Amino acid sequence: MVAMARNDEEKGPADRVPHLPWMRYPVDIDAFSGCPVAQLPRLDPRLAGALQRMGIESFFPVQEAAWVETIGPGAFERDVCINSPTGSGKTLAYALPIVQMLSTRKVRCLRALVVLPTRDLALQVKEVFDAIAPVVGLSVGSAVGQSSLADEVSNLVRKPKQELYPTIDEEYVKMEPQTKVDILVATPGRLMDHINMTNGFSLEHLQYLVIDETDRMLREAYQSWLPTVIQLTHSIGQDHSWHDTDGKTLLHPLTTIRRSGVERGFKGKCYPRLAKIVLSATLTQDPSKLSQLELHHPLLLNSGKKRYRIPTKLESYKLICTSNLKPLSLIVLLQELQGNKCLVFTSSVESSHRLSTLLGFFEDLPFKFSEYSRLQRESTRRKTLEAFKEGEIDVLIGTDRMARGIHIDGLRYVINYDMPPYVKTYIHRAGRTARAGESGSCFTFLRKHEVKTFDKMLKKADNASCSLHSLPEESIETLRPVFSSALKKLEESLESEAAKKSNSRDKITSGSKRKRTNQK
Ligand SMILES: Nc1ncnc2c1ncn2[C@@H]1O[C@H](COP(=O)(O)OP(=O)(O)OP(=O)(O)O)[C@@H](O)[C@H]1O
Repeated sequence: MVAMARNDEEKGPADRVPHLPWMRYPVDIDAFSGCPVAQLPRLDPRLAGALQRMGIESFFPVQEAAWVETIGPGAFERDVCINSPTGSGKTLAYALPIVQMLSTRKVRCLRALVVLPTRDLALQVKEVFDAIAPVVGLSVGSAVGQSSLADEVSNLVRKPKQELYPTIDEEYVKMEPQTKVDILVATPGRLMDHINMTNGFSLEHLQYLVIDETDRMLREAYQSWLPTVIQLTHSIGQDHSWHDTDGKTLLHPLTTIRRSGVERGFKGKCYPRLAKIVLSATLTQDPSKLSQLELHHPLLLNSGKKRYRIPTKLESYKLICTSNLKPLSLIVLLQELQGNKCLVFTSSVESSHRLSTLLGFFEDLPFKFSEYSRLQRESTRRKTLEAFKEGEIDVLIGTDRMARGIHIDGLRYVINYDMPPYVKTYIHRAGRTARAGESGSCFTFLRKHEVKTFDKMLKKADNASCSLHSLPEESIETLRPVFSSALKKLEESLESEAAKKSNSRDKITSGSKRKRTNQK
């Protein structure tokens, strides 16, 4: 009895029983061991071929679990929530069932929408769909703001037939699906642009809505994208077939042979209903947040006993040092990592800029580094990321913008230059390494007074062991003389940047004043 009470007391928020009953009885992803591609039941052979060409021989547990729960008679009756660690293969876990389900569709129209928080992430996910969807005749598009809105529009929707054949009845044209893609990968901003402005862009035939990085997406209120999408996909009372003006059915292009089961809770409502798949490595358990998703009989697929899970092959290390020696300790640590790919996370864009400017004043560093932040132009950022992927840059210095979902082959090291504020942040940052069963290490710099908080935070996750890593003091000492002159140069450089900025602001203000005076 006493032991039990102590046990309960020891439980932190990460161990608490979820409020929502459906979250208490998840499907255990760890009960699946993953299976060879050739042994996955009902997998379309064309998709098996595509997977083999991608170099995939066996499925990861989350992919097998998601397949079992979504494919087959009566499948997709429930919305699916997936909580599985970073790098465990969640993208393919939803892409494969959706592509297989849509492979029997008869007419092209937008049937699957995948929404992600950033462009880089959306393009990465599109690559996965691009590798499997075309083999079954499906077309994939993106709405991420990579190209101009006009270019995106021409890739997404056809010109209405009426422009080509003016004799066609207007009503018929209204009903005809005009979307050129079956699957769309989008960021919320561009999605809303198309919803609001693109003629012929419609979500009325949508069958699958995927929200990846769900916890982050629920914080992304951009123009109320989520309620808008949900409202536009409510299909109650709608008839999806095409009729002529006398009401005679012309075609039933939107029917699929995907399901033979009976829809629970959907008597008298339009079929097929919209199925939702939501995913994260740190899925929220907050009922008020989850209620925004309007989930239908949700089924949770969960990995691990603790709420937060760190990849099994990730090793965590902490380094204790004072603030003033942090830059030198970082240099010594990066020297130790011998030019292997590494991401360095700071707490703000200013801090990233400061750090990378400072490192620039050390000559002959044995690694190539670059800043990666929203202070830079999109094109610069894209080039930097490409160079990092190609191995032309060894170290990227940035903020949590780099922490979500991004996959970089061969990335073995992550460094938290500034301590992550939450365990979720730690998981997403560290999760850029130790992906897809590979090993990796995450180092966190801490000041003495931060150690206790950090250890407590890490205990919320399952793989909480974190050894102390110390750096050779003499290596730090040898950098000291350069450090003081580098710090001086840093201050000068930041001052001149600030002066340039204020000059150009003044020019813009006086320019617009002059314009206003001329207009008068
Ligand atoms: N069955 C598989 N066999 C081998 N590699 C795979 C398999 N499935 C996925 N991968 C690879 O594993 C890596 C991680 O996959 P993915 O990006 O889908 O992970 P994730 O769970 O979405 O991670 P995050 O939560 O960080 O977004 C990718 O490079 C992907 O190509």
